[in-house]
Amino acid sequence: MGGGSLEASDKIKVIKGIGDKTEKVFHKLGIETVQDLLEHYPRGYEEFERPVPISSLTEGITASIEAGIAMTPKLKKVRNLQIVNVQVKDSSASMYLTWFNMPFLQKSLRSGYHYIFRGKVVRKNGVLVMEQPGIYQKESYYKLLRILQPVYPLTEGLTNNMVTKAVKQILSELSFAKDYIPKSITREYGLMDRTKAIREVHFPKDRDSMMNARQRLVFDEFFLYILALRKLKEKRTQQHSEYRMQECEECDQLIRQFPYQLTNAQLRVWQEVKHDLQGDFVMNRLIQGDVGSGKTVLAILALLMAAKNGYQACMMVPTEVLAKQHYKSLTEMLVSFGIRTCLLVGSMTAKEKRETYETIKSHSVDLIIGTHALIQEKVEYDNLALVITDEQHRFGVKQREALMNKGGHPHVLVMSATPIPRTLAIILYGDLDISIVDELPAKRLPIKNCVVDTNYRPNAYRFIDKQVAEGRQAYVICPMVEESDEIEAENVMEYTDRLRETLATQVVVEYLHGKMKPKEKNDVMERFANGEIHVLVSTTVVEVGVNVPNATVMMVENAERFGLAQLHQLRGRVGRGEFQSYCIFVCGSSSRDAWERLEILNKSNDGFFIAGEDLKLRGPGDIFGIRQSGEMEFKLGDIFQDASILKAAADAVKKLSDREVDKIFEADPGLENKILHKGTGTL
Ligand SMILES: Nc1ncnc2c1ncn2[C@@H]1O[C@H](COP(=O)(O)OP(=O)(O)OP(=O)(O)O)[C@@H](O)[C@H]1O
Repeated sequence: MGGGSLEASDKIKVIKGIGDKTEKVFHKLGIETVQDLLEHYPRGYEEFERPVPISSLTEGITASIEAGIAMTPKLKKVRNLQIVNVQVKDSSASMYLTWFNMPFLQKSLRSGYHYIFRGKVVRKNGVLVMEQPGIYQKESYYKLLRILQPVYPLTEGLTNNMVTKAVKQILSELSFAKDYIPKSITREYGLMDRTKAIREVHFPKDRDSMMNARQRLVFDEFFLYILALRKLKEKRTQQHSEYRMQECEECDQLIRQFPYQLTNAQLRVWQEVKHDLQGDFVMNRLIQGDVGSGKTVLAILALLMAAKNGYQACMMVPTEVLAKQHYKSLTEMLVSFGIRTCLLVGSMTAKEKRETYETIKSHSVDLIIGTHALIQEKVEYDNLALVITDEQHRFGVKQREALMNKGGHPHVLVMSATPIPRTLAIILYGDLDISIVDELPAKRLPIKNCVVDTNYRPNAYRFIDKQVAEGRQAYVICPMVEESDEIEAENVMEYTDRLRETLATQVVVEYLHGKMKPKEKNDVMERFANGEIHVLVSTTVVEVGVNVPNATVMMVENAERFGLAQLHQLRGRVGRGEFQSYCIFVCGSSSRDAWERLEILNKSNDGFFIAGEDLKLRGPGDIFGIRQSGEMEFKLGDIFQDASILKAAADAVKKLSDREVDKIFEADPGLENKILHKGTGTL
């Protein structure tokens, strides 16, 4: 590729400008080697525009200004945050610029000097400021005009410039890039050369070239994934079941005891699961169903059946909050059947864990609910017959495999709320049988939605007050902040303070964010579930699976920054009980596209419909639209938008002979492990 002094497997420390400290920051993003950095693809591109007068700036836009520093910058500390503020001026007006956690700027930005600043214009305390702008010398900025600039995913302590520089060096000095795909396939599918594609995706010549490069790399990603899936499938073709179960009277009893009638879809899927558990072969089944369609009930029935047959069974969920929630409801529901349950999560003390391991090993419990703590080496199960993974996308394939290996060949049930069309699901889930819960409980009132601008906030708050007075509860979701968890946490806390001042005095408002300790999170969530907290201000940590049927309002700030699938998941947190529920999407942007996108949610509560419409709206040109969060995270590929590439890759894999597949893995012995370990998909 270039001079050849770098190897793909080199640690990133060999790159100029990356010392111990920066290396650690890269590690936070999972980047350890030159190869990892090369695969740290831009999340989008920016085209720099000519600077505009400060007086022409409006809220929400990203723009550049050419301005002089009007005073010595000020540095202040707010909680954990170091904030640099400076006033700048051009001939039209003056404004403030703000940087977070870059204290050194206080010294380097000297009064009287001129720069070009480029960043997002936001409104803070009623005035327009630019947050976290890039700083450029005039000459170098003008050189960048109209060239597509990569925008990389970042983390605290890492700037776009640092990543850009490092990637540039790699591209000029790396000796080779591996091409896993046989020539016959690249030719047949018209794929760009891989080395060129990597170069172009980072620093594209133009838009067309970037699109072709991206297409090639997405193809690779899907291709390798499906290939690894094929290998895995070979390893566990139709296993004979070691855990054939008997009919279970208690399951019918439980169904009769539910305070509601199961829907026909639930009954049908339960029959399918039951049939598997009683059959000759090991179950490998995916249950797919929209948010709130009642999948958990099916999991509970399967767990009960396993326990009543004398086996152990476990359920692994992505967060401790969720584990606690399931543990509590399962215990309540099943105790009268003599079922013993226990919880196993990372935040338990060493002593508690030891005791729990002992109870599991001695089969003093039947059902174990937990997070990835369930697959720690020290856990020994006794006759583990069933493994349920809920919202499985947060786990890598490797972790799930580890859990399966703890029983002989336990039955596996995977739960998913992502509305993937059947044709794609068959490709992506490889050898899983698929059951679909395609019906919502009958008595549910459809959620009432509205998309509003920020001026609507006072009305929304009054509405929340009213709902709380009627005994209901509400969620308010603050926008995500990609660059820093700290700023995100800060936003949540600030918002909470404001709400406490605005809402009626008796309304209890609490917050939840990713930086809190698991115990604190659990505590807040428990108090919310018990109704002690009325309004929960949160980041998207509540997105997955949380079930508080008394909550009837979901208000999402800066809804335009989320993917539609994610908004649909968030909305799924309300409308889970008998009460009329409401979703308020607050759009902080005046762009027509943003409103149109949110209108889709306004129109429909159906996950499949939303995924389809979102796709139509984004269109093929919009290659780095807001990523669908959640299931099936690939580095570049988006299973919805790149569905045709996915199908092509599946088609290509099908054409390979076993020998050809083996050859690809033999050429790079770590490859299979790497694909599975990264867990970019699921099995
Ligand atoms: N047939 C039914 N009729 C009425 N309510 C039901 C029915 N099945 C489940 N529920 C209730 O609906 C709510 C949502 O069910 P559940 O938690 O099983 O959904 P889910 O499909 O797992 O949702 P998510 O994907 O959002 O986690 C729960 O409060 C549950 O008790």
